[in-house]
Formats: sequence, structure tokens, C-alpha cells
Amino acid sequence: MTSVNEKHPVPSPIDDPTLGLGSAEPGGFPQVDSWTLPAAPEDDPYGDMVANLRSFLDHVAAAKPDNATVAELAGDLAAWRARLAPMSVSEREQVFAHRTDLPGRGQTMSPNFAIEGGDRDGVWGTVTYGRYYLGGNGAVHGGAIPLLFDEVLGRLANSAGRSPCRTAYLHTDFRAITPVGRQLSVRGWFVSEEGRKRVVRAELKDGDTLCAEAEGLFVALNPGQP
Ligand SMILES: CCCCCCCCCC(=O)SCCNC(=O)CCNC(=O)[C@H](O)C(C)(C)COP(=O)(O)OP(=O)(O)OC[C@H]1O[C@@H](n2cnc3c(N)ncnc32)[C@H](O)[C@@H]1OP(=O)(O)O
Repeated sequence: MTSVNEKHPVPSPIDDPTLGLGSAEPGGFPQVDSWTLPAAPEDDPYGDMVANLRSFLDHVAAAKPDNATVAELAGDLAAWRARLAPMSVSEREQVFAHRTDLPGRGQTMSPNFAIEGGDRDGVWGTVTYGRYYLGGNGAVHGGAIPLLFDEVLGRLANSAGRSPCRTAYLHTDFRAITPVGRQLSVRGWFVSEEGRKRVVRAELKDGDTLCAEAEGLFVALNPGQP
């Protein structure tokens, strides 16, 4: 029997020459100058596409479709891959994760952190983990929680005109089950900033219940450091 991958072979992403590793531009992250999102444009197809993609992934995770539906979906996805493949651009030009004017930076890899406010020293907002992030028994997958913390703390540590930095360590304590499908509060704040070292902390709460907390060290990159 032919597998889906034999019928629609998926190329490996490993040899992608459009990635910026080793480029002279340190960090490569889009910089954040303000935590306030500009008013949403009237017509924003990219934002609509990313929102639909997030919702799609939740439905893929939640559904138990019949084989005919799965085969049709595999064919549709293969057709979209073939259509998008010739449109690949360099990392600098890519739109995905570079739209800092959109909730979640216009990406679907890390949970959608909806910013409510922030300043030079901290940021706060909400997150709702969809079914896509389910680990088991209604709880969020343990790996998806540091993913959120890296997103929140990475944005904070790179904000307010600071030079680009990277995560050196990210320590996470899981204090209680993090539920899927509930709006949770998130807060990140600076602990210290000495030389190249930026120590930041974050917490994730379900109402008054502390679900998880983290401490991260972000180190400012030297010139030419990838
Ligand atoms: C809009 C923006 C959106 C952004 C959101 C997403 C943000 C995502 C951020 C990331 O996830 S970045 C990807 C994950 N991280 C990495 O891939 C980093 C890989 N590691 C490195 O590149 C280097 O190890 C690093 C740049 C972090 C540090 O290497 P360096 O050679 O530049 O620094 P060095 O080792 O000399 O350390 C500098 C200081 O930090 C300290 N340090 C470094 N790593 C440490 C560590 N792990 N634990 C404790 N201390 C550490 C080190 O001891 C030293 O302290 P002192 O100055 O006091 O001597």
C-alpha cells in the first residue's frame, strides 16, 4: 500500500538555504518598541490566514475523521504545499512570526500570547491553549509551557530598544495542571540587568492558581554572533 508520504513526499526542511543562520544580523528577531498593537487593518488576509491555521490545528487535534476525509485533507495539504513552495523567501523577508502588529506575531508555533499591556520592566496578557497543545487528561503538554515562557520573556528581554539577546537558560517549575481551553493570565518581568545578562521571570495563572513559573537568563549578543 502506498503511504501518504510516498504519494505526496514532503521535502526535508533541514537544507533550507533561505535561513539566516550565520548571518551578520544578530538575533534576527523583529524588535518590539511598543506593547500596544496598532488598530487591526480593515482587510488583513495574513492575519485571517494565521487565525484560521491556529483554529485548523485545534480541529485536527480534536477530530476523529473517517479515512475518506483524511485522504481528501492530505491531498489538499499537498496541493497547498506545492503552491507555496516556489514562494519561499529569505528569513529576513518572511512574514510568518515577523508581524509584530498581529496577536501572536502572526505565527502558530508558540501559543497565542495576547498582550494586554507592558512597559520597559514587564509585560502582561492572556493565553488560551487550544486542543492542539493537549498533553493528556485535559492538561497542556509540558513542552508547550516553556514555549510560551520563551515567547513572552524573549519578547520582553528584546524590548524597549535593548540590543538583541538569546535565551541562555529557561528554568520552568510546573506547580499545577495547566488546563486546555481556559483563558489564563501571563505576566513577565525583569529581575536584573547587568552587562550582557538579563534575568527575567514569568508566571502563568488560572485565576488564583499558579500553574507554572519560570526564570530565564537572556544574554545580549556580541557583534557578529548569530
Ligand atoms: C520580537 C522578538 C520575539 C522574540 C521571541 C522569541 C525569543 C526566542 C529567544 C530564543 O529562544 S533564542 C534560541 C535559544 N537560545 C539559543 O539558541 C542560545 C544558544 N547559546 C548561545 O548562543 C550562547 O551560549 C549565548 C549567546 C547564550 C552565550 O554565549 P556567549 O559566548 O556569548 O557568552 P558567555 O558564555 O561568555 O556568557 C556570558 C555571561 O552569561 C553567563 N551565562 C551564559 N550562559 C549561561 C547559562 N546557561 N547559565 C548561567 N550563566 C550563563 C556566563 O557565565 C557569562 O557570565 P559572566 O559575564 O558573569 O562571566
